[in-house]
Amino acid sequence: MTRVKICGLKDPDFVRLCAAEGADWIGFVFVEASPRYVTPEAAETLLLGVGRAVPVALLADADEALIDRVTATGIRVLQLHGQETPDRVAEIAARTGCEVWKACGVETEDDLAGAGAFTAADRLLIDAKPPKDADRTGGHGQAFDWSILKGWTATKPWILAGGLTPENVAEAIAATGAPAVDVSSGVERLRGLKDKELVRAFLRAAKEV
Ligand SMILES: O=C(O)c1ccccc1N[C@@H]1O[C@H](COP(=O)(O)O)[C@@H](O)[C@H]1O
Repeated sequence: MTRVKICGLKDPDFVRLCAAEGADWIGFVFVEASPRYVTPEAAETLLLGVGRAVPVALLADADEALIDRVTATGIRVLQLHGQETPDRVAEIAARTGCEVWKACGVETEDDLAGAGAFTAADRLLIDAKPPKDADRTGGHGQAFDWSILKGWTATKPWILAGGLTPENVAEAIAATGAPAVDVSSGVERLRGLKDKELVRAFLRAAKEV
């Protein structure tokens, strides 16, 4: 069964909903430019509702102080969604002992080949590239051309992200063979605010495949 991460939770009721409806991972965004930003202090309260879901900290080019504050909340999975190099990913993995995911924005087959350099990552998150003038590296609700994944052999467990919605997630899984998917904007009606029906519909559609 496809594994699902719902990202960008800010409200305890929604954390509990995602957990109850079968989300495998629940993501908290520690990127100040994001409409889904939460402080480590707020995350400590949110973490009380995750149940069996695994919490994931989304960080982008975070410094050591932020990484240490976030890992002090008890979160042990870090999704690195900035310009981190393969060496920086290896350093964070070694220093924290956390499971580390590296997000890779892809547009071309060369981008995809570049993802192979992240040998220290435990998982690759294959996402669309952000728009050129964007103030943050993800969470824009933009999909990429899934056909570039045809014939790609992943060197790591991987997750498909970028512009997924309850309407297109089954097609995306069928087209790419993704073993796991991640969604943020696609389960929101207003930017930064999750919608209960969309969360339920996304989990149903992804888990049915
Ligand atoms: O969600 C955010 O605000 C965010 C901020 C900075 C980096 C990444 C962010 N989100 C991640 O982006 C992808 C795709 O999101 P979307 O479904 O297209 O909105 C996903 O991995 C989110 O976790």
